[in-house]
Order: sequence, then structure tokens, then C-alpha cells
Amino acid sequence: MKLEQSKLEGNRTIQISGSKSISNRLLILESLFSNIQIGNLSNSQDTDMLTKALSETSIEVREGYKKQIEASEQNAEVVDIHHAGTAMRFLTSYFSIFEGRDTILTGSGRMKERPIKNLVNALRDLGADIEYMENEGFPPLKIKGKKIIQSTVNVPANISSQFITSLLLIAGKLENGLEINLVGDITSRSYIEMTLDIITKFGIKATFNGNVIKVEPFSNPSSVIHYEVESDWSSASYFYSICALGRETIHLKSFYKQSTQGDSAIADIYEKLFGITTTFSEDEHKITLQPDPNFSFPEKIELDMNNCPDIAQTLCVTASALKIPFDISGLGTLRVKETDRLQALYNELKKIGAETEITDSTIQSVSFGEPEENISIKTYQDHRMAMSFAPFCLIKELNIEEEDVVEKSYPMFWKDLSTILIS
Ligand SMILES: O=C(O)C1=C[C@@H](OP(=O)(O)O)[C@@H](O)[C@H](O)C1
Ligand SMILES: C=C(OP(=O)(O)O)C(=O)O
Repeated sequence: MKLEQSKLEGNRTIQISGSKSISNRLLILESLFSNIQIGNLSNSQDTDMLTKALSETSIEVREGYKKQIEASEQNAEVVDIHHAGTAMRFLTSYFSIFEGRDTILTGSGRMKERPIKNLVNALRDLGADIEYMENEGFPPLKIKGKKIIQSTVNVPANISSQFITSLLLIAGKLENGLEINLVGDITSRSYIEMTLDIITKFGIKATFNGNVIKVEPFSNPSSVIHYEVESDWSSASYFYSICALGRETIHLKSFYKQSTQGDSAIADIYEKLFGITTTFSEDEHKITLQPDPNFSFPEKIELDMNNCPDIAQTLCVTASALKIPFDISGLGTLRVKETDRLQALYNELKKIGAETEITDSTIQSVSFGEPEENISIKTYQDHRMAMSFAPFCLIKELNIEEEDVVEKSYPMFWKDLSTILIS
């Protein structure tokens, strides 16, 4: 995607679709239990992948399916979820309790490099039957669905919170409920809290004290629950970056003041660091991002982003574009996402003039110089690389390679961007 050097057209409104994280949790719950209606479901490719994987596996169909499989002794169903990490992790638990069904759960080349061992170990400890088909600790998996009766498990919590969420989503369905003891540091904690918020709104009883999460068994909500998904704050982050560089007002919908998405931290972060105030219009669920024209930027940015890892790339690009020194910690999980995001940032920030140093879990600026003449940003098949570098067109024209990657989380990104830029 060639992006001309542009200015920001003020006062436009952008409607972003539902949170990918919330949507994917609700889809699993909808499939395990009934009586749920979802509004503003994410239009992301990851959510489509999950919807497809779950189609015809809802609870009602499951009973019939079980008999069908027993009768015909069919081979395992193959489910390919491509790049969708949450889908991979959530479906591992889901298919583990899908009695009578054998599933081969696989994904893209990159998915086969993303860890899943702690989740598989936890499920095996609970009694699940899962085998690795290629490399120990990584997808693809062969899962023989069966009834799980064990109810306590230890899970290391420092690699991915998605393992914990995956277990929490099936927990209510287990005959004896589930007690999870989180071992070690807890990464991406906000996502675990989001899951607990969703399951408890659903009627499932759960507590989180110290390092222990307890979930009681649950049958079904007594009446239909309507869940309106708040729009995606990770997607909104790119407009905060655009606002910080373009210094004009932007409106975004549909967002709430009380959000369960950890990435809503972007509002406070961009207010403190870049003078972008956010006002909420409760009745329209609209937020207005407004730059303070007299704001003086900080001398240095020091931030731990363990709770909101998906907006780290956004922040690094904004700070580099404004040449504000930064030192960001808490980013260990970035190494095992769609690409090694720390390495990708290190490589591509150079092109816009920022030299950095990276460690296992940090990125720090070293110096700022002039951007390259013909900037062409590689995305490494990572949607967030494409979207986080796009705002740089407010400073200088650039090319973003593999533009279609945005579809993973935000298919309308380029179209929405074009409505607020004037070249
Ligand atoms: O549960 C979720 O919806 C997510 C959890 C986070 O992953 P980790 O816990 O692996 O950091 C986040 O990066 C991902 O985009 C979505
Ligand atoms: C890391 C992400 O997604 P997932 O882990 O679900 O692939 C993301 O959307 O930034």
C-alpha cells in the first residue's frame, strides 16, 4: 500500500467493528451453552475463522454428532485456523471436551511456531487426550474429545494469558467446575479479567483471589442474554497515533467509558504522553480524540506494557515519529505473536529513523536520525506492523508491504484511513 505524505482531515467519525477478543470468547460460550445473542460481532478474519470452525459444533448438534461419529467411525475432522492465535488456543480446550469427536487442530506456518505446551499440559493433567502431530509443544494437535472430571490444575501464567482464558471458557461446562492455580508471573492479566467479566455476566460463578481462579459448574443461562460487543480498542489505537501526529480531532464509535479491554489504556497513555484527550459521549457510545495544541512532549517515555501488549507497536511508532526517547518493558509475549514483534520493530523502526535496542522483553530507543528516502515497511505477516506504521504517512510518504495482512483484525483499515487523510 503506497501512502502519500498526508494531512489529517479533522472531525471525521470512524465506526470500528467489535472487539476481536470479546467476540471470540462469546463465540465459544455460544457454542458451549445456548441462549446468547451477540451484537456488533468483530468482522475480523480471526473471528470468521473461529465462526467457521465452530459451525455445526454447537451443543445441540454435538449430541447428534456424537452418535454419528460412533456409528461411522469417521476419521478426525481437520480444523485449520490459519493465523488466529486465540482461536487456536480456545479451540484446544473446546475440542478436548467435545465427547466422541476427534479433531486435528492446525494453523499457518507461524502458528506451528507459537507455543501451546502449557495449555496442553494443563488439559492433559485434567484428563484430556491430546497428541502433538509434528513438534513437541507446538501445533498441529490431535485431540480426542472426552469427558473431563478432574477439577484442579496448575498453569504457568507467563507465556500467554490465552491458555488461562481457554480453560476458563470451558470451566463452567465441566461437571466439577475448575480451580486454576496460576504459577509464576501473570502476563497480559487484563485479558484474564476480561474473560472473568464475560463468564460472570453470563451467569457463571467465578472468583479470582491471589493466584487462584475458581469456576463453578454451570448448566445454561435461564433466559436469553444479549451481549453488545464494544468496538475494538486495539484497532482504535492507530487513530490515537494518527491524532498524535496529525493534531486534528477524530471521533470513533462504539466505545464505552468502562471498558473490559486492556487496550483501552491507550486513552490514558496518549493523554499523558502526547496530549490527546479523550471524551466519551455515553449516549452515542462515541469517543472524541482531541489534541492539546499547547502540549509539551515528555523528555522520555518509560512504560511497562505487559497489560496491553497489542498496542506496543502503535506507541513505538508514534514516539519514533515524534523523536521522543522511549524505554518500553513487559513485552516478552511479543516474541511469540504473529511474528517476533520486537525483532520486526527493531528492523523497521530504523527505516523511519529510529535506532533501538531490544532484549527478551524490552525495546528502548538509542538515537533518532532522518527517515530513509524510499521507505518500504515489511510486515512479516503481522497486521499490527502494517497498521502501526501507516500513521507515519503524516510525516513522510511510505509503502507498506503485504497490505492485506490487516484483514486478520481490521479488514476495513485502509478504507477507514483513506476517509481521514488528505494528500
Ligand atoms: O485473550 C486474548 O484475546 C488475547 C490475549 C493476548 O495474548 P497473550 O496473552 O498471549 O499476550 C493478546 O496479545 C491477544 O491479541 C489477544
Ligand atoms: C496477538 C494477536 O492475536 P492472536 O494471538 O490471537 O493471534 C493480535 O491480534 O495482536
